[in-house]
Amino acid sequence: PSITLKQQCLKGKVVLITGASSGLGKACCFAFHKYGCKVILCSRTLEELEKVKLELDEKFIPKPVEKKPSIVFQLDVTDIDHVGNTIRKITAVCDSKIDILINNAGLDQRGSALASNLDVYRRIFDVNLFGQITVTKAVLPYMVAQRSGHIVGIGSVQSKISVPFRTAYSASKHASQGFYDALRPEVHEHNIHVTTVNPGYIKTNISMNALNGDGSVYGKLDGNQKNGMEADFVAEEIVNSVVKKENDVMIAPFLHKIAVWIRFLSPNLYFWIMRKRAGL
Ligand SMILES: NC(=O)C1=CN([C@@H]2O[C@H](COP(=O)(O)OP(=O)(O)OC[C@H]3O[C@@H](n4cnc5c(N)ncnc54)[C@H](OP(=O)(O)O)[C@@H]3O)[C@@H](O)[C@H]2O)C=CC1
Ligand SMILES: CCCCCCCCCCCCCCCC(=O)OCC(=O)COP(=O)(O)O
Repeated sequence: PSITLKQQCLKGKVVLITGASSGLGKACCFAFHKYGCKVILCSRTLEELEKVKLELDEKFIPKPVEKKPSIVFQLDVTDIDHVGNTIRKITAVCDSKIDILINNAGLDQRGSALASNLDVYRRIFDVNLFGQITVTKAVLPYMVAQRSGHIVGIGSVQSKISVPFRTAYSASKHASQGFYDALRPEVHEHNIHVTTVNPGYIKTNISMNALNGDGSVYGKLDGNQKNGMEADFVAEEIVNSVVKKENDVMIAPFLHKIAVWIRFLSPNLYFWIMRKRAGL
């Protein structure tokens, strides 16, 4: 879509972004802000969100887009009792309006199933699956009332194919894909659109924050992320997918797309490739 079309579609829209303090979420804040959206930044660390807000407020936005002030809210997506309350507070300052929800907060994993505590599985599912479900369910009634809305679920190539040493992460991403695919037709009658976005490796701190099998933080920047796509590029693709009302997009290198096809057309070949990968 052209810049003009993006400005027309997005100006004045209220966009709630989870995991807005860093990486892809932060890049999405800039991408939507640039087209005239009012951005609601959410994550657990208020201090980091305030820094992003300051950068947004200082950002030059070329005319004719009218700059909308962004707002920050502390939101732990795993704090189920708190999510509803926070969404109520957010809507109170946005005329009960949330046009676009970017369910982006996520947590990754490093480690074999054998060496991973059950608690690690719970923590990863709490963020990547139940966190996304909880926020979606809290936002949905407002979208139904306004008879419009767009929910974007940030998944991964691992929403489509599983890779070794990511049993929790791959499973959580597959599960969230299942949630959105079932939700999409349900909310269609309310004029609510659901887009699942499945990126390949992105240059962010996701590996730094990933959990080891014992629950400790991995704390290293992996090569795949170091050489991954720029977060700004992926964020712009997310904007495009919203404007084009896509159902399901994969933002990934050709090889990753081929891998998804191989998993579908010739599962045993895919499992053989993954066995080789596990041996690396
Ligand atoms: N980087 C990559 O290679 C890829 C990433 N993705 C997906 O992109 C999304 C963003 O990840 P990315 O930016 O890379 O990683 P980062 O680790 O940089 O960002 C993760 C974000 O999630 C937030 N977050 C984590 N836990 C919670 C929680 N309990 N409640 C609220 N917010 C939380 C963090 O904020 P805070 O700590 O302030 O709460 C942070 O802003 C994830 O869903 C990830 O799965 C998909 C494919 C590839
Ligand atoms: C005849 C041609 C054969 C071609 C076979 C190609 C097989 C290549 C395997 C590709 C595996 C891709 C895995 C991609 C995973 C991914 O992009 O995940 C991103 C994330 O969500 C985070 O990654 P992390 O590794 O940090 O969990």
